[in-house]
Amino acid sequence: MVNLARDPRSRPERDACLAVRIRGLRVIRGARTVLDGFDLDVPPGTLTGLLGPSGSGKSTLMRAIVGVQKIAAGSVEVLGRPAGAAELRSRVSYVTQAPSVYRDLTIRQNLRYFADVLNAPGADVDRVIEQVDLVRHADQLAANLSGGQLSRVSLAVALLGTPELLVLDEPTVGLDPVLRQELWQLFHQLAADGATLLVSSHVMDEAERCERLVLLREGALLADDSLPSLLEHTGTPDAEQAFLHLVSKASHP
Ligand SMILES: Nc1ncnc2c1ncn2[C@@H]1O[C@H](COP(=O)(O)OP(=O)(O)OP(=O)(O)O)[C@@H](O)[C@H]1O
Repeated sequence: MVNLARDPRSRPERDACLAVRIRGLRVIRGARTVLDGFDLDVPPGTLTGLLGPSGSGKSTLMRAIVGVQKIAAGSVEVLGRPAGAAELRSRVSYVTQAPSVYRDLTIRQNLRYFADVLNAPGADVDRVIEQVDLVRHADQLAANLSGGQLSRVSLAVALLGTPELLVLDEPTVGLDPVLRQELWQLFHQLAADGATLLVSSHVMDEAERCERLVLLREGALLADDSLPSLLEHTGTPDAEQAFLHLVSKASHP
């Protein structure tokens, strides 16, 4: 993990290198202020887990980072550009919770189509099918796939063109333990190759798989730390207990 405190560069130099820099973000959805005065720095080449209960604001934060969420105040910079800037389109990938593939096409046809749209090299199609472990199903219609297989097709689409930032909203939901482990291995490999990954989950035990944790509750940042450091600070044995400890501390300061 990049230790910002020990980074010898000046703050402006560091900020210029951040994959994501958020300051004073406020997002209002419907009648509700979902995020208010939210700050976050995500160093490049890291795998950050965005964890929090359902409704805590994870998807809203991700939407703001990829530039599809109207914001009421503050700033969101991605790879040194304002979130949603046209030039970020090929550099940032976003996978939502709803698989977005054509059900009347096979996996391979879907990926060929998206590779064309994204201007990604044709050779990427076989690479990403292999990365998400769908080689055996490549010529199957998307309509006949399971939910877990469909979400892996969405992930494969996100890997086309080798994006620098991957924003993945609950990519492991509904997957069996073996597949979950394989996907987390893939996420670590992508980060080791230089990509920045933001992966959300409401399952606290997924925290163990992330090098850096951002814990959210009701739109507030509860913690931004590594798991070992979080456990040490809270004196708790696991991420779930740490989360409960922080919630109780925030409610009874
Ligand atoms: N379109 C919308 N209009 C109004 N409120 C919304 C809308 N979408 C989300 N919200 C509210 O914003 C809050 C945060 O929702 P968000 O989807 O960001 O949470 P989340 O942590 O991603 O939840 P989950 O894990 O269930 O996906 C919730 O209170 C939710 O009800």
